[in-house]
Amino acid sequence: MRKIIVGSRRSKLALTQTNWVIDQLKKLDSSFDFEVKEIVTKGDQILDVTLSKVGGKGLFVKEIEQAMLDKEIDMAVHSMKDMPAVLPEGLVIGSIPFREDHRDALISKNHVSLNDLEAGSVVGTSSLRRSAQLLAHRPDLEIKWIRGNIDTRLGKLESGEYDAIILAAAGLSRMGWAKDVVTEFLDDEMCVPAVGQGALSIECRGSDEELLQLLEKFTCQKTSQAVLAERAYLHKMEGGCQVPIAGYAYINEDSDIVLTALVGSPDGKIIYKEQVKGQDPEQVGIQAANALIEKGAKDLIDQVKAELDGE
Ligand SMILES: NCc1[nH]cc(CCC(=O)O)c1CC(=O)O
Repeated sequence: MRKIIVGSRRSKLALTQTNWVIDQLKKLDSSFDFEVKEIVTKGDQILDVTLSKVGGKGLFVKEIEQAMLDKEIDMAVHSMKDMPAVLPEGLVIGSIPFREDHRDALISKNHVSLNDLEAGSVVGTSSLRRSAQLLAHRPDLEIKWIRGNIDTRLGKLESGEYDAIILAAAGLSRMGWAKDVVTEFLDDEMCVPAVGQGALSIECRGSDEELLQLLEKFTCQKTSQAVLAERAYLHKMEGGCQVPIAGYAYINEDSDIVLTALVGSPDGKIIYKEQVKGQDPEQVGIQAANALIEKGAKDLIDQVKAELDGE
């Protein structure tokens, strides 16, 4: 029996996701054995600065991808939104399973909703995307950076440093905590999620046909189409660094991919938003990016990047 070595970050969420995927794969095909190997990534080590300053996307996956290329591990389960737009040569996304809740969630002290938060309330997030959209809606709030795993962040809210924090609903759901802690789910009108949010990416070597065959059985077609459109847009828009870019696609009743794409300034004063519909994920993604670029989104991104570099 072949044993698949699965690399995983050490965070509770990463291990929960990895073990969940392993359980599902075992149900699909009992002829494989699995072993989890924990790997510490740069993103787990550097906790005192904002993600955008330490290199943004890729931070949570790079060491894991290297281990896969070195054949120390065979497979890894990532949060799709932590995946850079381009994969290293030799590696592929072998499966995109059914997507969890794609929304962001507000978790506030005393369960006060976003609209009812008092002016000047301190909201914790480390994402420029969230700060842009939150401030566009409520310019009177104060954004304060927060880092750490989900459990660390919930702890920081508890300790009184923040009046509210924003987290991805999916992470909380997978941990089984959403019901207990979420004050309000933010709809797509209010806060467009990050590209890939709520989806998982199962990565492996492109040459591992045996494993690829198994992973294909676990793929959700609708989620794949939607995420491919989001990632085509992300790729065309930038190609790496963490900037205020949002994108969410779903499949409608006519089997069209409907992609909402947004770029904003971190202070929320400028927001460019577009919705594109179509059949081909790549085309939909590129079309959305082009529409935003025409509005001036690329210049805005370059400006934000330059400001981050200057700090
Ligand atoms: N930025 C870190 C990260 N990467 C993936 C998730 C969990 C949710 C998901 O799968 O999209 C989180 C935490 C968060 O943003 O709250």
